[in-house]
Amino acid sequence: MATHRSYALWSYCGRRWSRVMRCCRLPGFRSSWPRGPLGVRHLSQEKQATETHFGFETVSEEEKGDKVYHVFESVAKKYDVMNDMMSLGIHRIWKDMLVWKMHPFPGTQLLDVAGGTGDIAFRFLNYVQAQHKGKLKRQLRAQQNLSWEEIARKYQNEEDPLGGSRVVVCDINKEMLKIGKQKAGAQGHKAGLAWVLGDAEELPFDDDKFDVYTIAFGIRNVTHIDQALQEAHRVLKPGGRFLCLEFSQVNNPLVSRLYDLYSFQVIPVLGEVIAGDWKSYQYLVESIRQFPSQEEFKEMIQDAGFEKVTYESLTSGIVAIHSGFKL
Ligand SMILES: COc1cc(O)cc(C/C=C(\C)CC/C=C(\C)CC/C=C(\C)CC/C=C(\C)CC/C=C(\C)CC/C=C(\C)CC/C=C(\C)CC/C=C(\C)CC/C=C(\C)CCC=C(C)C)c1O
Ligand SMILES: C[S@@+](CC[C@H](N)C(=O)[O-])C[C@H]1O[C@@H](n2cnc3c(N)ncnc32)[C@H](O)[C@@H]1O
Repeated sequence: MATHRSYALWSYCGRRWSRVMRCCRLPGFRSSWPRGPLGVRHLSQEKQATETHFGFETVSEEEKGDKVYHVFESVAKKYDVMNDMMSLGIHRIWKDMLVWKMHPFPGTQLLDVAGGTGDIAFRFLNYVQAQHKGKLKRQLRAQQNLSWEEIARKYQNEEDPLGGSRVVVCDINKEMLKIGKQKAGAQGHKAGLAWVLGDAEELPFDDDKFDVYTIAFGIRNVTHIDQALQEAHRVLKPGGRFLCLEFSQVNNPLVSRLYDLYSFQVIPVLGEVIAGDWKSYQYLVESIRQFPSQEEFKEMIQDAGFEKVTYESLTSGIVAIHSGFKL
């Protein structure tokens, strides 16, 4: 009991201290993996501050960045087909749910970090376009006695079918962005979309710039998650929303056993057969197990300064959507 209490006190002091350090933004300070159960670094871990995890491997922080870059450079061409095969299309529903949860308002400025091949950005553009079209239709229906010419003119004068909404896709990997741009061309997305090469830990954007920040299946790959969360907070406007879709902790024991079996026995095999890349898919399943639980991640988001932080577990907790606001 006494040990538990002193641990709790030590954890609390650690958390307060890291918060103070972060608020001061002292140069050189970076709280990194591995963490204790409350997302707090321990003294024994201080010595290994430059070490982190790459899946189940312990590597230096520099090595992790390079390895993650190599993984996505290697899988980029087969990324979309692999996701459909591995999840039997379920990842599409999770991504749709992220955009439905966002429920963007007309004129929303979205930053999609670790946006890769554009799945979230394209869903956002389709959503705001449909929303804007619906608004125009409702306006026309409400106006009685309009002539056919007036109705046609209204449609033709529609200069911005997105109603002012915009999305910036930011990713550290050139190959993923290249595939994304090709997909955008093929799907007819041009307006309201920008592609930026950049690191989630040091975003190349001004403070208070975006209404919404999304990150889907990206934050797990970032070396300093707390740094990425602080950057999310910085670039959001006051009132802006943070939304993260990420693998999480399965809450059903039967699903958990099947999922583990499927993850370790099937996914790397699919990776080898379809993408010729066992190792990257081994990394995927291992990195999922290293990521904090719903509650731990919620606490990390709060530590970065977000408020009203909530989460929703989907598919028995295989993934979760976390939400927070910059107030
Ligand atoms: C390198 O890093 C990455 C690379 C990427 O390409 C992507 C990402 C980021 C990730 C995404 C964008 C999402 C990708 C999706 C996944 C990783 C998959 C998530 C998994 C699921 C939605 C399915 C979860 C599965 C279960 C709960 C267990 C159900 C599974 C079974 C009944 C099969 C159990 C398997 C065995 C016992 C092994 C023997 C089976 C075989 C050899 C046959 C193979 C079977 C299949 C292909 C069936 C698979 C079945 C499903 C998917 C059914 C789904 C069912 C439910 C959700 C309940 C990235 O970071
Ligand atoms: C699994 S993909 C997710 C892509 C997309 N968001 C989706 O949902 O399909 C992970 C992406 O995170 C990117 N990534 C990894 N570390 C990053 C970092 N530090 N900054 C920005 N992007 C990063 C990778 O290049 C890759 O494109």
